Amino acid sequence: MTAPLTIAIDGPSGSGKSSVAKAVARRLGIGYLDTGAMYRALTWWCLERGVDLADTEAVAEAARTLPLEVGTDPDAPTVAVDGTDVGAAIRTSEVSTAVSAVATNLQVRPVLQQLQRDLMARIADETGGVVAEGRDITTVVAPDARVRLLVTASEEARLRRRSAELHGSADAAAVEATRDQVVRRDRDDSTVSTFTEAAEGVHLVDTSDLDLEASIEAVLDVVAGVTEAEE
Ligand SMILES: Nc1ncnc2c1ncn2[C@@H]1O[C@H](COP(=O)(O)OP(=O)(O)OP(=O)(O)O)[C@@H](O)[C@H]1O
Ligand SMILES: Nc1ccn([C@H]2C[C@H](O)[C@@H](COP(=O)(O)O)O2)c(=O)n1
Repeated sequence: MTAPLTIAIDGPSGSGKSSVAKAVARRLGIGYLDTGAMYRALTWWCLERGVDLADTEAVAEAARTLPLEVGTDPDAPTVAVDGTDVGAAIRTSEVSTAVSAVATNLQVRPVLQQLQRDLMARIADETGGVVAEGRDITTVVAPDARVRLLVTASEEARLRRRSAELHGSADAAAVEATRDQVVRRDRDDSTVSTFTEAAEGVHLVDTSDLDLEASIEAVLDVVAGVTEAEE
C-alpha cells in the first residue's frame, strides 16, 4: 500500500504558501491544514477572554484547553472556537498584530505542534494525503513528510502582495501600512522557527518572479519529482 502523500510547506509572511498549499491540495484531491490559523484562533480566544498575552502560563493553559475545530477541505477551510466560526475574526489587524506574542510562547508551541501532528495524521488517513503549511512544518511538526518545501519571495514582493490584498493598492503608503504585518511579524516569529532558509532535504521554491499559477505549478513539479523518484 502507498504511504499517504504528506506535503509540508513553510515560508515567511506573504510568500504565497497558503494560496499555493490550498491549490495544491485541491488539485491532488487531499486535505489542507493551515497551522497559522491555529495560532490565530488561540490568539483570538485569549483576547476574547481577557487573557494577558504576556502571561505565558495563562496562554499555555488556554492552548491546552482550546475548544478548536478545523475544517480541512481546501475549497472551504474553516476554523471554529467553542462553536463560533472565527474564519474572519482571526484575520483582523488586532489578531494579526498580536499573534506573534502567542506564537513565540515556548510553552504554547509544543501543544499546538502535537495537535497539528494529530490533525495531519487524521486528514491523511481520511483523504490519502495532506498539505500542511506554516513556519515549522518541514523542521519540527513533520520533518518526516514525504515532500518538504520552503516557499519564499523577496521582501519587496511579499510587501507588495500583502499590501494589495489588505489595502487594494501597492503604493508607497499602503506598503508602509503593511510593513508591521510582514517584516516585524517575521522578525519576531523567526526567533522561534527557521523559515527563511531551507533545511537539509527541503526544496526551495522562490515565487518572487512567479504569478500564483506558476507558483502552484512549481510546487506540483517538486511533488511529482519526489514521488516519481520514490517509484
Ligand atoms: N506567486 C504569487 N504571485 C502574486 N501574488 C501572490 C502569489 N502568491 C500569493 N499571492 C497573493 O499574495 C497574498 C498573500 O498570499 P498568502 O496569503 O498565500 O501568503 P502566506 O505566505 O500564506 O502569508 P501568511 O503566512 O502571512 O498567511 C494573497 O493575496 C495571494 O493571492
Ligand atoms: N507553524 C506555524 C504557523 C504560524 N506561526 C505563526 C506565524 C504568524 O505570526 C502566525 C500566523 O500565521 P499566518 O496565518 O500569518 O501564516 O502564527 C508559527 O509560528 N508556526
